[in-house]
Amino acid sequence: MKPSQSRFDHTRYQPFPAMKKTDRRWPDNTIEKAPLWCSVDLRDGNQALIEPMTVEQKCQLFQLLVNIGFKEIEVGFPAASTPDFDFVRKIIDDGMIPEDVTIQVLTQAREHLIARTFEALQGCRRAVVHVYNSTSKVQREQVFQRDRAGILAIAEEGARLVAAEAAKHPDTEWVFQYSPESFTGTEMDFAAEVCNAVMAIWQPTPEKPVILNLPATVEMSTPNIFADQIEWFIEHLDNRESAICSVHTHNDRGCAVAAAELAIMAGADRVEGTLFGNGERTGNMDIITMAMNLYSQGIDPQLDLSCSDEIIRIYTECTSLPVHPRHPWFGELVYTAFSGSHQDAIRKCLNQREEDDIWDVAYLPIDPADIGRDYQEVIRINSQSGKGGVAFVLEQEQGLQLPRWLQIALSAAVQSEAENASAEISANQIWDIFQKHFMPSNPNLQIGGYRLERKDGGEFVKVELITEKGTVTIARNGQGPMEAFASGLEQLGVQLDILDYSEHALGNGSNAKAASYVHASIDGQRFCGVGIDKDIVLASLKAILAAANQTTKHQMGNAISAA
Ligand SMILES: CC(=O)SCCNC(=O)CCNC(=O)[C@H](O)C(C)(C)COP(=O)(O)OP(=O)(O)OC[C@H]1O[C@@H](n2cnc3c(N)ncnc32)[C@H](O)[C@@H]1OP(=O)(O)O
Ligand SMILES: CC(C)C(=O)C(=O)O
Repeated sequence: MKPSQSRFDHTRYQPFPAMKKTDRRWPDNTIEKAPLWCSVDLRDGNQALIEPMTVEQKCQLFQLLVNIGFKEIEVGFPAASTPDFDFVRKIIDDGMIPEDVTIQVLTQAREHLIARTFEALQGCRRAVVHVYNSTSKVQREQVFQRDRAGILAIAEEGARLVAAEAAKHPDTEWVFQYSPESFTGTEMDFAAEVCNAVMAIWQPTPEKPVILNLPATVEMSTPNIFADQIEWFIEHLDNRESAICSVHTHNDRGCAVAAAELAIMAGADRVEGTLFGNGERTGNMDIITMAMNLYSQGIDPQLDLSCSDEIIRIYTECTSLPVHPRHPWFGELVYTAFSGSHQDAIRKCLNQREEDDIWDVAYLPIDPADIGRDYQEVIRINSQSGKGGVAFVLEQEQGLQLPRWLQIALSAAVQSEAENASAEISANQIWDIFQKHFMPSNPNLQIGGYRLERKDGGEFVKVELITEKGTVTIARNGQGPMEAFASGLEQLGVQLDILDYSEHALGNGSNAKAASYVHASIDGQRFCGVGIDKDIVLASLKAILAAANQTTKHQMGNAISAA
C-alpha cells in the first residue's frame, strides 16, 4: 500500500488534555493498605464474553469469588436478561450469599429497568443498587443528544427512582451506588456537579454512605492524568465524608492497574475489577495483578490468592478464556527462568536464603510457593541455559551438589543436546545425560570388590575388576585408597592423575549414600567421573573408574587383554 493510501494516520487523533492542576498531592502518597474490592466479573466481565455465562457457571464463579474473600460482588444486570435475573434470584433464594458478602447489581437510570432490578432483589438481606448514566461530551452530544442539564436530569431521575423503589422494601439494607459512566471523557466540573446532585437526593451520612464510582469506561490518558482527575473530583465533593469513592478502570491503553493504583494514591477508597482483567475490549482492571502487587510489597491484599491453579481452572471453565502464560503473577511461565545468568542468580540467592529471611531473590519478586508453584517451574533448561540452572535441577531432583568443574562439563553436554533437539530438556533427560557422560556403565569393566589395609604412612588397596576377560586384580600402595587405585590403573595401561575430588552424603540415616566426584587427567585429557554407593570408599573407586571408562573403550580393552 502506498503511504498516501494508508489509513494508519496519527493526525486523525488528538492528545488527551492534561489537567491544569498545580497543587497535586497524590505523587507523594504511598499505598499502605488494600482498598475495598468489588469484583465485577459476573457483570462487566460477563457482558464481554462471546457466550455469557450460564446460571450454573455464574454460581461456580460466584463461589470462587466468595472463597477468595470478596465482600462486594456485582452479580449482574438483572433487568437486562433472564439468566442474570434468574441467577440473582437463585443466590438469594438458595441462601448462597454469606453474611459478610454484599451483592451489587447494575441498572440504567430508566424506570422499568429499575423496577425490574428491585424485583430481582426481593428478600435480599443487603444489596448495592448501582445506577449509571453516561456524562461525557461525546455521549451527551452524539448518543443522548442532550445538553448538560438533560444529562443531569437523567441522573437525578435515576437517583429518585432508586430511592423510591428502595423505600418500598425496608427489610433490605440498601446501599446506593452511582456511576457517571464515561467519567474520564467528562469535564471534571460537570462530573462533580452530577455526583453532588445525586448525593443531594440520596442524603447519605458518614454512617450510611453512598458509593460514587468513577469509571475510566474507556482509558483515554496516562494514569497520572486519571489520578489528577480523581484528586480534583474528591476535592470538589460537597459531602466527602458520606461517599465511598470508587474507581472502575478499563485497560484500553494497558494501564488499568496503574491507573487504579494512582487513583488510590489520589484518595479513592474502593476498586472495581475482574479476575485476570476480563471485561469489555482490552478488559477491566485486573484484581489479581493489583492485589499481588500489594502482596509483594508486604501489604495484606485482603484476598486469598494462594490457590492460583484452582483460580485459573474455574475462571477458564466459566469464561472459556485462557490465561496468558506471561500474565502478571499467575501466568504459567512467570516464575520460570530459561536463561543462564537468571538461573545462576536465582540459584545463588536461594542457596543463601535462611527460612525466615525477608524475600530477596534476584528475578523472583515473590516466593512462587506462596501461590502454589514449585521449584520445577522456576528453572527450566534449554539451549540458553547455563551451568547454574542445570546444577539446580540436578540438585533438586537427585540431591547432587556438583562441584564447579562438573557443573561446567555437564552444562556443555546438556547444551549440546538442547541445541541438537532444538527443545527444552527435562529433568529426567538431564539425569540421563549426566549418567551417560559421567557414570558410564561398562558391563565389561566393573568393580567386583575391594580390600583395604591401613599401614603406617599409607594404605594398601586391592581391587578386583570384573572384565570381559575375567577378573583382573589391581593391588597398590598409596596415600589413600583413591590414590592407590588410580595409580594401580597403570596396570591396565591407563595413566590417571586425580586433579580434584569432592564428595557428600546423599540423604541421611541408615539409607544414606555417598556421592563422589573425581576430576582426572587421563593421558593428558580431562575427564569427570561420578560414583554413588552406600560405601563411601566404593563410591570414590567407582568415580575413578567412571572417569577411566570415558577413555576409548578400545584402548582399555586392549590394555586389559595385555594385563
Ligand atoms: C459501560 C458499561 O458497561 S454500561 C453497562 C452496559 N451493559 C449492558 O448494556 C448490558 C445489558 N444491556 C441490555 O441488555 C440492554 O441494553 C438493556 C436491556 C439494558 C436495554 O435494552 P434496550 O432498551 O432495548 O436497548 P438499548 O440499550 O439500545 O437502549 C438504549 C436506550 O437507553 C438509553 N440509555 C442508555 N443507557 C442509559 C442509562 N444508563 N440511563 C438512562 N438511559 C440510558 C439510550 O439513550 C437509549 O435511548 P433511546 O432508546 O431513547 O435511544
Ligand atoms: C457502568 C460502569 C461502571 C461501567 O461498567 C463502565 O463505565 O465501564
